Amino acid sequence: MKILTAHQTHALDQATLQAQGISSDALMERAATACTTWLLDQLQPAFTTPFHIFCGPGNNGGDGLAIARQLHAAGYTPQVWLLPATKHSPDFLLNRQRLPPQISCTELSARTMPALPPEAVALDALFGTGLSRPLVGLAADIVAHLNQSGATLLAVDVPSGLFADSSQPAGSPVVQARYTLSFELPKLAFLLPQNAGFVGDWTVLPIGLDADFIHKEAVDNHFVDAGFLRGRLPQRGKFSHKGTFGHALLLAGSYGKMGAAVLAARACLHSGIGLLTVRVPAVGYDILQISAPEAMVLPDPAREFVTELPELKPYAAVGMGPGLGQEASTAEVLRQLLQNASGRPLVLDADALNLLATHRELLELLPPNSLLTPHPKEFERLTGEPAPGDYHRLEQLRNFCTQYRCYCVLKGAYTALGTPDGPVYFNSTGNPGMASGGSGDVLTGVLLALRADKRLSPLDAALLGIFAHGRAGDLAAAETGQAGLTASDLIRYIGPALQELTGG
Ligand SMILES: NC(=O)C1=CN([C@@H]2O[C@H](COP(=O)(O)OP(=O)(O)OC[C@H]3O[C@@H](n4cnc5c(N)ncnc54)[C@H](O)[C@@H]3O)[C@@H](O)[C@H]2O)[C@@H](O)CC1
Ligand SMILES: Nc1ncnc2c1ncn2[C@@H]1O[C@H](COP(=O)(O)OP(=O)(O)O)[C@@H](O)[C@H]1O
Ligand SMILES: [K+]
Repeated sequence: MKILTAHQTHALDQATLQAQGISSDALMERAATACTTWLLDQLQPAFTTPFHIFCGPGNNGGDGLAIARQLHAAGYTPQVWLLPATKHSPDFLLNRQRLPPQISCTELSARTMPALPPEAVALDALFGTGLSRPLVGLAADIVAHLNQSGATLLAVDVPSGLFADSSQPAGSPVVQARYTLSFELPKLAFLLPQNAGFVGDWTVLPIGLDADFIHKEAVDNHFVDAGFLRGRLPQRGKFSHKGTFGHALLLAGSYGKMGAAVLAARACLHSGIGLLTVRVPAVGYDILQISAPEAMVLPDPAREFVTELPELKPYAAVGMGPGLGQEASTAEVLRQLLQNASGRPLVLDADALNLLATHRELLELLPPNSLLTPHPKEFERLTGEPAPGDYHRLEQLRNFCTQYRCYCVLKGAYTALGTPDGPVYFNSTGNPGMASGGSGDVLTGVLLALRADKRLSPLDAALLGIFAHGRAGDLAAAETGQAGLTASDLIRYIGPALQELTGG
């Protein structure tokens, strides 16, 4: 799915009206119907539920008015509260006229804030994508009143006060919605950790906006759902053999951190790799042989750290990082790998990234199309400067990937994949059960296997791997619960997750 800016969203509205020959109030009616249907289906409210609908002066307020009318028609008794304004949008005015006289409709003032009991459902239809500045005055007071009320807050399109695709100044008022119901495509703001407290559980409701416009519009950001990837992992041909899917080399582990090597190796083996060789310090030899018998092991001459790079000739792709440690001799191995990769895909994680950050001259040696998998702290070390906010970090990601012509997986909820040409792809799978040691090592193994598969482009390998890793987490959590989820559980579900994406 494409992620449009607020500006592009308005253009999409206009294109839809043109292409479908409908009036703007008809489109508003569709949006309102989608919200009302969701509300009745998902919340299953009793007819006695006190609905309070807060409407701003624009089309977001118009949506609110139409929803009030529809709830009334369905047998509910909504109350409408209007934010006073000198100018209203035409579709707001039309829906104000259409509001049945039985619906109580009151202009808000500092003295007429409604009491909102905890069982109330409050719809925030104050401001949507037309927000042009932070909220102050009465609008800010209403937001504060809603946030401290304890009522279930449901935002229409965007929580009021939240910009759809840029930061609002720190501390400016924003509705803290329990649910956000948006239209057709997600907004960038929904995917950033800094907005988690505002957006709540968000849903995108299809309202038939012009598919042709969406298809043609160039965007900076994408949201990767199952539909985007289904069938993109080719089936294994009947006459394929282990050579077909590549031989990968993994450099991982150090004394006390052999588990990272085991997890990455086992994840790689469960992700379709043809052959896997693992380079570990000598201390890891037995550990690897016993816990991953399908892998071959090349022990390093040194006991506790990896200090020598094996001959690269046999390998289709190389992964380096999980549990490695940051010895000077390991940094030298990384330098030799970067210099001698000769077009082999590289997957760099964990200590390989920390070594890049502390030996910054190595960054200049990164071969194009390398795949890096930092969590936010590792990414901060790589860029060398902290990001004051998520939008800033996103720009850093874009700049880093275009500067080094690499793919960079910024891990977290909605993991963001930066690409050499600039577009960023946000992942939709995964859950907080994965926020525990070892999940990242598993991702490295999955990505190494997919990068070794010559049938896949670098972009598809990365997208499929990130999506399948999160999906494995979701499948596993259904069995173990989030708290009980371990990285080893993830590995058991990678196969089923990849299978869901296989086709053609
Ligand atoms: N994008 C879509 O697909 C559709 C959008 N619709 C709705 O239309 C909304 C956008 O409508 P509008 O463009 O009218 O914008 P909004 O209704 O979000 O707000 C615009 C109005 O608020 C004022 N305003 C902006 N910031 C303010 C502030 N900080 N303090 C006080 N006033 C402020 C503006 O001057 C303008 O009058 C969407 O969010 C959505 O709810 C739906 O009706 C139809 C489909
Ligand atoms: N709240 C979350 N929602 C979804 N995925 C998550 C969440 N927390 C962590 N993850 C995923 O788990 C992995 C954690 O990786 P990382 O931080 O490197 O852990 P480790 O180094 O312990 O293996 C990443 O792929 C990340 O996207
Ligand atoms: K809103």
